[in-house]
Amino acid sequence: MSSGRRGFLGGIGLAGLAGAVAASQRSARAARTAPLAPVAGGGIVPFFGAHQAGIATPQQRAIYWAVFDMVATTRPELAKLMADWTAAAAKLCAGAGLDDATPDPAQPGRDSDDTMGMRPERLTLTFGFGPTLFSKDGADRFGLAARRPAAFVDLPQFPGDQLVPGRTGGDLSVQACADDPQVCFHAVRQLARLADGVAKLRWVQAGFLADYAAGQTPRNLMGFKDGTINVATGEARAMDRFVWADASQGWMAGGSYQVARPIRIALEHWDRMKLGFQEQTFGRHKASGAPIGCRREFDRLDLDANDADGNPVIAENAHVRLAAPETNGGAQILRRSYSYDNGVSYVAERWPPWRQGMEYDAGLLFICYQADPRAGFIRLFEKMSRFDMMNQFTTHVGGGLFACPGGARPDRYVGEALLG
Ligand SMILES: C=CC1=C(C)c2cc3[nH]c(cc4nc(cc5[nH]c(cc1n2)c(C)c5CCC(=O)O)C(CCC(=O)O)=C4C)c(C)c3C=C
Ligand SMILES: [Fe+2]
Repeated sequence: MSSGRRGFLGGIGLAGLAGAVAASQRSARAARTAPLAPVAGGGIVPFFGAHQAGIATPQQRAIYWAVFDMVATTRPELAKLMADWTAAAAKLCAGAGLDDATPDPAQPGRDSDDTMGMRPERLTLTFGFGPTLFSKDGADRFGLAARRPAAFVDLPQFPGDQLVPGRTGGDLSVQACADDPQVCFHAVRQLARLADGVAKLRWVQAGFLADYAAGQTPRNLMGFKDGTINVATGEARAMDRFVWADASQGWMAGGSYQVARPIRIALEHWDRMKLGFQEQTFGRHKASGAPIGCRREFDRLDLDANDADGNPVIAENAHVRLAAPETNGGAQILRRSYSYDNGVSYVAERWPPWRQGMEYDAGLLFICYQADPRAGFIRLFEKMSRFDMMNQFTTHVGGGLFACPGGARPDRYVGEALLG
């Protein structure tokens, strides 16, 4: 796949820069990310490598997201945990259990065995470090404060945020993704067992992705195709520019910053909206996924198009307009989100007819990766949180920013460049 950015900055003056950025971005964006891989028949995604798996990996069907808080207080204990987790993760992703070949019947197993005989289902385990690992309440808990990269800022409070402490922040993130939900859950469960006495679970979220034929974009719970335009994971230049931290970031080189936000969607409210309004909200047609006024999903998103009355075809506050690189100085993020369903909970609506009762506690576990959150999620969401039409239906109820270091070699552990 060719890079749409080829020739970018080549022979253009400053005057042409803005236009060239827009044109370049439009064409780079045509090169969409790799489609969902076909159901892989239990395939193995290599755990070791230059980058952690689970970022550029074509999205699997299920996620079990977990955030841990450190209980132990010393750096060697933290380093040992990461070494133990790395060794376990390599086994789990290869489809092996954690039990010895000849387990001792007089002892509890090292593995809960609930995936015994199953295939690895493209399991990936991606580890991240939270800001509180570097300093918490003014304390440099693990002697890491001086090693916190400049890019690893605290996420600001955004308008509309209703972050629940029990679903926010944390010291260590684990993103477990696989084509089978039990494989994801099993992996996190084993990591939690290994962490006993050293780190404890703070919050978790299970999620799922619709199972579409290869090449098709899955739909989110609002019924829209989600993931049409994304950073092209197969393009090294695009990934280096937007997703991977570079050498200037020291121990984070080859890593990526992970933003995770559980976003509750008022599905009952959304379902009462007319189709035309839903489409205006996103700026795309529901059935085809095409930009408004176009017929095909991958038709170019023309943000300059006006209708016969001179009004923009894609509304000023449509989601895709506010999220597009053209309106964000070229910013792009790699989205890797999953729908979630936590059952129902009691809600007193803030909108007519002020219904009170049980509503779905469901939505999107929004996850994205970027080389620098200041130029990625924060840049985009500062504007979107104020103006996006979609905000009428969505509430960010938790989340965090985590620094995922680069991948490990087989003789190293994830994060060793920081902790070793
Ligand atoms: C700050 C970043 C973003 C948040 C938060 C977010 C939430 C969110 N998005 C959808 C549904 C769709 N998003 C789509 C496109 C899209 N969204 C973002 C960013 C955030 N979304 C970006 C960068 C883009 C791509 C824009 C572009 O380059 O054109 C779409 C359209 C289809 C697609 O391109 O994927 C949908 C649909 C939901 C439901 C949601 C929170 C609940
Ligand atoms: Fe979006």
